[in-house]
Amino acid sequence: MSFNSLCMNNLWRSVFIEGNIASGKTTCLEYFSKTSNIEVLTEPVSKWRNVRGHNPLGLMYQDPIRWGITLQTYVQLTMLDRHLSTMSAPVRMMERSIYSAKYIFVENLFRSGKMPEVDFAVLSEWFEWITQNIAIPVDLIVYLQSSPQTCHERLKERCREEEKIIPLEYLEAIHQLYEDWLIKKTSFNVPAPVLVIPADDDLQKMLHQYEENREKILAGSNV
Ligand SMILES: Nc1ncnc2c1ncn2[C@@H]1O[C@H](COP(=O)(O)OP(=O)(O)O)[C@@H](O)[C@H]1O
Ligand SMILES: Nc1ccn([C@H]2C[C@H](O)[C@@H](COP(=O)(O)O)O2)c(=O)n1
Repeated sequence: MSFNSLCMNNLWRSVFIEGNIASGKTTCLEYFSKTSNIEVLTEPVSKWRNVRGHNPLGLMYQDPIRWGITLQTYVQLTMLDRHLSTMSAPVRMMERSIYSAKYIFVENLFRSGKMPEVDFAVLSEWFEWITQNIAIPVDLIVYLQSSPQTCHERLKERCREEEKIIPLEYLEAIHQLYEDWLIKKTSFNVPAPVLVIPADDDLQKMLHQYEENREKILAGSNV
C-alpha cells in the first residue's frame, strides 16, 4: 500500500527507531522529518538532563549504582508519555521505546552489577504492569545496526558532556543486548516486525539507504 493511500485510508502507523548510543537515530529522524505527514518524536534527552534543575542522566553516568534507578524510572515515565501522546500525523516515527529502555538499558545496568536487585525488581514490576495494562502502539521496529566502534567514534565527535566517560565496553554490552533482542530474538518479546538497516556507512550512503527503505518504513510493504 502506498504512503498516499495509507493517509487516505486513515491507517495510522507507529514506527520505533532503535539502535545503540550514537548509531544515528536522531540523524535518521531529522531526515524523515522533512517528509510531510510524518510526526517525528525524538527521545526526551533534554528532560533526562534537566528535571526541575537536576540532571539524572549525568548522575547515572557518575554513579550508576546510586542513580540508575532514578534515571530509568524517569525514562520509563517520559517514554510512556511519548507513546500515549495523541498522534498528529498518519505516521509516527519515534526514537527508541519503553521496551528498549527496559530490555537494553535497565537490563545492562542489572547484568553488569550496577543496579541493586531491589531496584531492578521494582522497575520490572512497573514495566510489567504498564505493558500488561496499557496498549503501546507499534507496527514496525527499525534497527540501525552499527558496530560499537563506529558508535564510539560518533559519540566522541558529538561530545555530549555526560557521555565523555562512556568506554567502548559499555557500547559493546548495549550492542550485544540489542543483537540478542532484535536479531537473534532470544532474550525478550519483540513487539513488531524488525527492519534491519546497516548503519556504519557515511552520511551520504545512509541517506541513500533511508530512501531505499522509505516505502517499507512508511507503508510497511514487505519487511
Ligand atoms: N552516517 C554517519 N556518519 C558519520 N557521522 C554520523 C552519521 N550519522 C550520524 N552521525 C553523527 O554521529 C553523531 C551521533 O548521531 P546521532 O544521530 O545523534 O545518534 P543517536 O541519535 O543514535 O544517538 C552525531 O554527531 C551525528 O552528526
Ligand atoms: N533507557 C535509556 C535510554 C537512554 N539512555 C542514555 C544513553 C545516552 O547517553 C542518552 C541518549 O541516548 P542516544 O539517543 O544518544 O542513543 O541516554 C539511558 O541511559 N537509558
